[in-house]
Amino acid sequence: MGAFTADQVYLNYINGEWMGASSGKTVPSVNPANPKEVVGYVQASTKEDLDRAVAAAKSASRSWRKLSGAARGDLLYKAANLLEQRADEVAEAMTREMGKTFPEAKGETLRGVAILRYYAGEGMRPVGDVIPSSDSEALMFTTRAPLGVVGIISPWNFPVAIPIWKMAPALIYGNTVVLKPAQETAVTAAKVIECLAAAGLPAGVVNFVCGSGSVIGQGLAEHPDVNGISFTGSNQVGKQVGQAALARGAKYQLEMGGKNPVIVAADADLDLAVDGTISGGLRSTGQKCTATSRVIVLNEVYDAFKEKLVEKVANIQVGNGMDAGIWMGPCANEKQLETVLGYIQKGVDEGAKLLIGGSRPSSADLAEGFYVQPTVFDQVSPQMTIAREEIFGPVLALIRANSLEEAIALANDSEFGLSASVYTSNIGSILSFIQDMDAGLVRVNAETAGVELQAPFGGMKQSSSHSREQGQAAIEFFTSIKTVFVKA
Ligand SMILES: NC(=O)C1=CN([C@@H]2O[C@H](COP(=O)(O)OP(=O)(O)OC[C@H]3O[C@@H](n4cnc5c(N)ncnc54)[C@H](OP(=O)(O)O)[C@@H]3O)[C@@H](O)[C@H]2O)C=CC1
Ligand SMILES: O=C(O)CCC(=O)C(=O)O
Repeated sequence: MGAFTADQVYLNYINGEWMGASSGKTVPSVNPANPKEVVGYVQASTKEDLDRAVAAAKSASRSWRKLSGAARGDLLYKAANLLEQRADEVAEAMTREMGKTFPEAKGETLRGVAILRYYAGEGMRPVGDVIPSSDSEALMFTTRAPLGVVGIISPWNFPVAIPIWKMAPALIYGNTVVLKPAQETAVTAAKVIECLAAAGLPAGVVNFVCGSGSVIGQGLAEHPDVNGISFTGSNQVGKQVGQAALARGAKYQLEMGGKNPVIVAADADLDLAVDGTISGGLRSTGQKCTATSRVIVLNEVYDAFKEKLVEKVANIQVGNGMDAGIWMGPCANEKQLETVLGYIQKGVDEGAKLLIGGSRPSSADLAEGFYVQPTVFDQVSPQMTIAREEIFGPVLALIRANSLEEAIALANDSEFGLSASVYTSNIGSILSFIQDMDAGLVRVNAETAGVELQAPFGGMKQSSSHSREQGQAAIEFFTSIKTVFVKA
């Protein structure tokens, strides 16, 4: 542990020990800003490694669930302090591994610290209700029981925050954990696990197994000793994970895609709306499930908004996220870059008008990295592919609306329902939007991205399995209610 060193080998963490995969193989994790740079080597684990981790978690579960919430919380506070001390190093690993800028990576790491502290405190908060019994001499109340072993499958776009917002509540409510991070960002995830290990969590309480999604991810979903699965990633894989868990009666929670709209009303503060659209749509190179993707603008302000938007997008500095002054880094990997370029081509082919961007940057310095220019399309119709499918890249689609009602109808015309925002100063418009928008997160005069750790997070429609993560809502997934009836 200690300073960040490239080319280091990162091990699995199973039953309190750092160990190599039984395959003896590792895979390189490379820098999307410069794919020739290896950030570290991570384990190519097998089913045997996974079985060992699940067995360790199962065995540790018996004593971990019996610890007091306060004792479990103490360990999470320690882990938070360790992560805070290593924030620069962890953020640098994140920037090098998946490309988001260093300030964003540092912000995410500190968000991870805050999440650990929030759930550490949760160990001391009340649980359950006293319910009047029909028997006046009895005491009836509810308490909560942990699920047991929880499998966590996390994506590459928030390599610190997402594993932590799943692990911290799992642990505080008395579960043990097996984490399978995205291979893409497993070095960063290993550093988070180092902090949990150094905090003194008992052996087996947290286990970390790197490997491919089809072997380790699917293996977790199908494992008979894994009682709950929490997943964030694509809809396609999420549904497979959910089906595998359902088939064997395990609990599951899926957070998946979005096609998040922002509505710019005629009375919007246009500068605020432009800034929110850019920040929500293009930060992290558009690789957030909450990223703004469809920009629905009322006729009256369409041209003025478009002009301001394009002017600001033109000034975005694209480059290596470790360099000062860079606002947008590369796509996280080559496949993602190809996907984004493919959607841009589809947009052009289907008749949308490219206003700015649309290709890889021309600068020779950026030729090797997985860069794409921030892109804005005009004249997008609601049936075009770029208005319907999740792109997960820095692409904004401008759509015209004649009224707020039409704008909300267009915003709802999607299979997804994760996040949505409106820019307006009219209270009636605000109330209509809050009431009529089908999304798990509705935001007024604020960008679509940027969830708060103390509030429930999750989507409607195809965006999630209808459960919620984070805040107090996490207890619903990570525990079962036990109703207790006591008579002397
Ligand atoms: N909602 C969100 O926040 C995210 C959405 N996405 C969406 O998904 C698209 C593709 O990204 P991608 O990285 O391929 O997303 P995936 O859904 O493939 O990856 C998410 C996680 O699932 C794992 N996984 C992959 N296959 C399986 C499987 N068969 N069973 C269990 N787990 C599995 C991955 O492992 P590994 O990567 O190691 O193979 C990773 O840990 C993006 O373009 C974007 O649209 C992607 C990431 C996050
Ligand atoms: O907007 C955020 O802060 C969270 C986004 C998120 O959860 C995701 O992209 O997976």
